Amino acid sequence: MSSAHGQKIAFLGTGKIGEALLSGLLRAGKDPADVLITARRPERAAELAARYGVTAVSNTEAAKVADTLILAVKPQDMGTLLDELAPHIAADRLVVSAAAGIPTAWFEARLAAGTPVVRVMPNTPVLVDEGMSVISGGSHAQEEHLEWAEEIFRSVGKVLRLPESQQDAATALSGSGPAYFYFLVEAMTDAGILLGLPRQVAHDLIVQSAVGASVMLRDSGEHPVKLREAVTSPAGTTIAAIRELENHGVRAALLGALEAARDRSRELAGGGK
Ligand SMILES: NC(=O)C1=CN([C@@H]2O[C@H](COP(=O)(O)OP(=O)(O)OC[C@H]3O[C@@H](n4cnc5c(N)ncnc54)[C@H](OP(=O)(O)O)[C@@H]3O)[C@@H](O)[C@H]2O)C=CC1
Ligand SMILES: O=C(O)[C@@H]1CCC=N1
Repeated sequence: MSSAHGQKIAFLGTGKIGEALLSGLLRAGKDPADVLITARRPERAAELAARYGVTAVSNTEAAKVADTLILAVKPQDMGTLLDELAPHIAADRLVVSAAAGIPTAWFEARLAAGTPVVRVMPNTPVLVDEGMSVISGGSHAQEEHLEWAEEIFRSVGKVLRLPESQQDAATALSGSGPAYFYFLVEAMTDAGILLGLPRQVAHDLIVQSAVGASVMLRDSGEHPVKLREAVTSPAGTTIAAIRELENHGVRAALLGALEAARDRSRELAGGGK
């Protein structure tokens, strides 16, 4: 990747998503010498520094030195982090938040006037360069800032720019989305056990079916209904299963589940509880 908008990138908070993004950026060719990391526990930061060859620093040091700061702590920890960082971030730095729910305006109110802020919602498949990241700019983010943020996240998957008003919905769909698929795979593997298959066999059958279905969805250009109809033979097995899914309101459950995720994202707007 280029070093267009400043060289040094700092990850503040290197848990599940912070580490996934960090590893992806390095895979994409970012020089580890230009990457700084922080964590709450010094032993966590030291472990990651050793594993990836990046530099563990304090939050204050990162705020002073980095050109781009990627904030990846829990929404509930963002207030404490911003209190620590804000006095040290010059207004020409780019602040990128990966936190669910928290609007760019919340950051702008705590940072030096005019500091560009970009809100992004990635997902864990960034770990395998198949991430889906949704990006929105705050009121001081210029085109160059959005393009730089897009370049960072494009190195680990797809990127879509959306109005910030759609970020809570995107969080419910793609931010949390991988968890719904894992949940389905887990449940279907259990169904395989019920039908008498060994667990590993059930797991392998379902995982490869999920991979095949995902690639067809992505690459065929066909509507999911058409793809499902192609599997659903008259008086066959699939329609017997679909009837059960409809009887149990699975479609309605998904509508309700994603609405609940969207609402929870909204609740996290102020840092949340
Ligand atoms: N997990 C996911 O799929 C996604 C998560 N997100 C967002 O990413 C953020 C992080 O989530 P996730 O990675 O799951 O959470 P984790 O709990 O795995 O990671 C949080 C990280 O923040 C660190 N941390 C907390 N407080 C501070 C602080 N004051 N200074 C420095 N580091 C600190 C923790 O350090 P320590 O380990 O030492 O406690 C930990 O490394 C959240 O805002 C979430 O909404 C966005 C998209 C997807
Ligand atoms: O569950 C969460 O709150 C985070 C945000 C999106 C995915 N994980």
